[in-house]
Amino acid sequence: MISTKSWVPSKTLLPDIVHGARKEILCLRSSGTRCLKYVSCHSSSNKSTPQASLVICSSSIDGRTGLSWGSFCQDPSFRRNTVGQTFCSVGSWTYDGAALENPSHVMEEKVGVLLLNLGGPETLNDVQPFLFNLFADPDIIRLPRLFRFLQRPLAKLISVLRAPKSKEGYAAIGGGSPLREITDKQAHALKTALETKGLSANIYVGMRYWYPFTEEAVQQIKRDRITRLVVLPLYPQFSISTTGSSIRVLQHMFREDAYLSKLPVSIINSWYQREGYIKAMADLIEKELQSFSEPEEVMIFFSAHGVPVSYVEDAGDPYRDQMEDCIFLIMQELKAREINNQHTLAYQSRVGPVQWLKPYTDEVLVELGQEGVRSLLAVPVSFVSEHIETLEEIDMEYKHLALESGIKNWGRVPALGVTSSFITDLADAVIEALPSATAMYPSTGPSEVVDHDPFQYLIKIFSGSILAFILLLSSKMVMAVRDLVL
Ligand SMILES: C=CC1=C(C)c2cc3[nH]c(cc4nc(cc5[nH]c(cc1n2)c(C)c5CCC(=O)O)C(CCC(=O)O)=C4C)c(C)c3C=C
Ligand SMILES: [Fe+2]
Repeated sequence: MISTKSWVPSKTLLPDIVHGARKEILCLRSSGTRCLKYVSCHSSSNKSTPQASLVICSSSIDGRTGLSWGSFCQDPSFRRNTVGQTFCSVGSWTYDGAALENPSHVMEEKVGVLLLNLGGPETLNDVQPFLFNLFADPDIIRLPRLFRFLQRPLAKLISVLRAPKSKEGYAAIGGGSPLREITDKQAHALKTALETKGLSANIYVGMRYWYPFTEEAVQQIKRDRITRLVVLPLYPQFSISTTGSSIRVLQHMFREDAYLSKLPVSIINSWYQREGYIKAMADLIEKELQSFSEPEEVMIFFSAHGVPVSYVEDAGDPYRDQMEDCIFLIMQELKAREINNQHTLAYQSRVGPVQWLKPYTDEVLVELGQEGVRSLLAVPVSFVSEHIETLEEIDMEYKHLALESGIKNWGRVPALGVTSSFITDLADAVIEALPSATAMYPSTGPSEVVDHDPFQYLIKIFSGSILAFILLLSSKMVMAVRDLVL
């Protein structure tokens, strides 16, 4: 809900905003009929987002009064509002003068922010069912359409076979994933950061493969009667396998539900290029470099979670491009601080028999050791929380491998977690995204979009069964499962 802090005469405010002064102006009111009150106004001081400054105001224009919500912008491509200021309004309600005397009549926005994340097993007993959920996701194991009905049996098989190895990893980091706890802390910090900026919002955490599931979060959003939602995946770069998968779940739920299909939603697909995030990453790297005796000699080693090459080359996943762009931006920021270390990017955590994005982290570490690199700073770059791949794979397996390969001095940058500059930037991202929220399915009713042709379904099952039989017999399949597990 909108918060009201103080009131100042509008005349002093309007020119400031219209001329783009980047001031933090909270609340104000006008006299007369022109603008009755501004509920909350913010002007972002972040230079990377020059067009964005959220303004929520109610104003009286030509005898009618409206509550508008949007961004003042300097970009001329945005349309002008009725009082001629550069204002991109995304929502407005009109109400009569009587309502103004009684503010309880004014419709209130109830803003929600849905944080999307992967989720992780909290105990060792959760590992196999968690893996099942992961491998049952058609965005993780991408079977041809006809074989989709095999997804769940295959997921069951792979999860059971992989569970012992995964359990070892989770046991080594204390018996479970820290992801839920860290994401809850991030949610709490984001709520506080938004409140500081004058926006009161409910924050929801929706995990893809473990509790609290995205589906539960969405049910809560419905119960809370949220009127405007920002979806913020906690993955800086977009991948079909992460953000894409979670958004697919949302699309499915929103399409089928009368309330959700009309709910104004703004999805932030990726945010790796935000100045606040890039600076926060550069801060962490700069700080960690100082722990080496010769900081300028250190190789900055970006290690990103990989995806199969086919995602990028066949399915058009922008993940690799975004990752490379992200590294470029971080290095540019470091150069601006006169930090000119060498750097490299490699991909970790590959699973299964197919080719993943190269170069592979384990292979590069060995090569660097052989080439004579003596100091190395590992930077996990695809995720903003500590998790099994940082705490076990990087801190244990890769560190061991690096030291064995001749690297003498090893360091690792912590994940961003609740670093305040990072959380503040996420809050800005949410505020900037709010005005562009639109209904996902404004005109389609739930029944119009669901494909329930029983004949087609039977044909699919029949032809799929035959092909599946052939596939299951093929030795390639057996090898694929074996490789996936080991
Ligand atoms: C940007 C981040 C991630 C991408 C891309 C990604 C793709 C991806 N992952 C798997 C398989 C597994 N991932 C597992 C854990 C895991 N994955 C990510 C992030 C990305 N995955 C995180 C943060 C975590 C850890 C969660 C936690 O518990 O802390 C696992 C389970 C662990 C294990 O057994 O190794 C698997 C399996 C695939 C196949 C894939 C792309 C297709
Ligand atoms: Fe993963």
